[in-house]
Amino acid sequence: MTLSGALRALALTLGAAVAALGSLLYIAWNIYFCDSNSGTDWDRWWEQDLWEQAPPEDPLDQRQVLVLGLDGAGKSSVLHYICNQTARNRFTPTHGFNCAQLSIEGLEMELLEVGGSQNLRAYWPHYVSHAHVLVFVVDSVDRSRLGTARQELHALLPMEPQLPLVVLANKQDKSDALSTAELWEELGLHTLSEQRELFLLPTSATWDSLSTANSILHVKNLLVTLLSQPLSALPQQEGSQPPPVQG
Ligand SMILES: Nc1nc2c(ncn2[C@@H]2O[C@H](COP(=O)(O)OP(=O)(O)OP(=O)(O)O)[C@@H](O)[C@H]2O)c(=O)[nH]1
Ligand SMILES: [Mg+2]
Repeated sequence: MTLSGALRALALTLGAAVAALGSLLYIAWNIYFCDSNSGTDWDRWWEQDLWEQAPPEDPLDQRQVLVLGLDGAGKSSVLHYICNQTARNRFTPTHGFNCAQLSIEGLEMELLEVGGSQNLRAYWPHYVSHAHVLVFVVDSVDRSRLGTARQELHALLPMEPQLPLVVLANKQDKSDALSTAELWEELGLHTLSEQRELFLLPTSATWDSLSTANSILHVKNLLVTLLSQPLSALPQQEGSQPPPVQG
């Protein structure tokens, strides 16, 4: 090999090493900040929250809200609305998870969405045992997949019999949306144990819904009420970390 050939090979190797290191640092940064990997810009308000408040004195005191539901149900939209009090028109599907931190009335709340596409649903059970409240978002218009939503929900619930459940009948702004009474039946919520705190709320993650009965802000208030209970009254959750999600 000539000297120039050797130098070119060395430069290529160095370039590849720098690129690999850059990727590793990016992944580590995302994991450290519990950042969204769906391409949303939530990291901004994550940082805002960090700047605005002192870190929690006891991280174990943090409450986790797990947000699940089939793909397209509106999980990212609902989370965005809860955290920003505004709607956004478009979201790309969540290929892994979205995570947001909120501090309300001294309560440190982590909201975690795990994507709802079929390949990601296998990860859901790993997250249930870490949650203090489960929010299950349903597309009230998607009649053909209500059976699947019901099946997925009922598969999760026996794992945590005490876990409070908040079901969101989302997309109520659409004219052909099923009512909460219809969804109560369709989702088999009447069959659930009375031991569990259970709520079914009509929601719409749209601009126009802010001051209506379907406002996501009712969800936020309910979460604060549920999570304000002392930790001893909430389900005792495991301490170890669930496995990372791969889209
Ligand atoms: N009309 C209407 N559209 C909504 C509502 N909520 C969400 N959408 C739309 O539904 C689509 C899917 O919303 P997402 O929030 O990405 O759904 P998701 O549950 O996070 O989906 P995955 O991340 O793929 O699991 C988007 O185009 C949203 O704009 C709602 O309340 N009303
Ligand atoms: Mg999403």
